[in-house]
Amino acid sequence: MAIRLGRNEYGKAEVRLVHVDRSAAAHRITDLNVSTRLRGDMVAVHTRGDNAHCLTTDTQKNAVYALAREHGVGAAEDFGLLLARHFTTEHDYIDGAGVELEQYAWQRIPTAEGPHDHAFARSGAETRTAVVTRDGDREWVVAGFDGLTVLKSAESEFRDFPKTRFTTLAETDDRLLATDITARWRYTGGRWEAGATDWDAVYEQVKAVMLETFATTRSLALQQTLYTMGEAVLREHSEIAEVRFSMPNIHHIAVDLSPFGMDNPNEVFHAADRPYGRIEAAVERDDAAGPGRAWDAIPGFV
Ligand SMILES: O=c1[nH]c(=O)c2[nH]c(=O)[nH]c2[nH]1
Repeated sequence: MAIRLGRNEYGKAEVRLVHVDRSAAAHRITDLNVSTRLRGDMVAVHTRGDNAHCLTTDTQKNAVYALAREHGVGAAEDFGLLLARHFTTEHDYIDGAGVELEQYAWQRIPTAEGPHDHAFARSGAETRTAVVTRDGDREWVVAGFDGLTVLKSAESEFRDFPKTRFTTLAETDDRLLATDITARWRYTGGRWEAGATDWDAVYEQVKAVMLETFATTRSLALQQTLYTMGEAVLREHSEIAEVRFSMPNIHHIAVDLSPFGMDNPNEVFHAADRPYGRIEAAVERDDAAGPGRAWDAIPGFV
């Protein structure tokens, strides 16, 4: 019987980096949680304890901080590309890298004189994400966000589903539709020149298209809303190959007030935290190149 090392990667998880850009009077802060994953010839490291190829996770963590000092941070996608290229080009025993970035949103504190230059409040908005994967000189970028909570109080129905002997759900042409949108979009292309893509601008545009589509689409099911949101993004952004969503259907159940002699014309709801429907799908451009390794470091999506 032969035993051998299977797939492996290693890196430093959740390096918390806060970068302050002081180049203008109004500071810019970038608050990131960065995880690295490296691949390479690691057989001897695992099987013999020979660490000659083991670029330590401590060194990886230090590189995150030092490269932030050397180059600044900018868009999460650009910083991810910088790190992935650093690890794979400066060490000949490393031939693949994945860099995951989560970005937390801060807003300038409003004051009588306008938004403050150097005081910020963490905003309750979504968490932006970017995952850069590099393999040889191929690169993939998947951007997205977690936890953008939205709700529609009208124009959501759910009807004509199968009625089995276990069905109790009533049909409705007027329900609350609420979800926490987790979205990821994969960029077409295989290598990005520095500064060629305005990642921040595309991020804001994609989010705006998703939100507007959620708001203006009469929902027949969360699945149809999800698909329409992805379709709208792909129609407006030829630089995006596919969009994946994971959306809980956060059920809002109209409370029965009849014991108190009251009606409830869809005004009073119980927001149930569990169980919840889990709706996940990818919306794809059929002529786009395959995903390659783009999704390797992104678990939890269909
Ligand atoms: O939009 C919905 N999709 C479902 O699949 C589903 N299932 C369910 O019970 N309610 C809903 N709503």
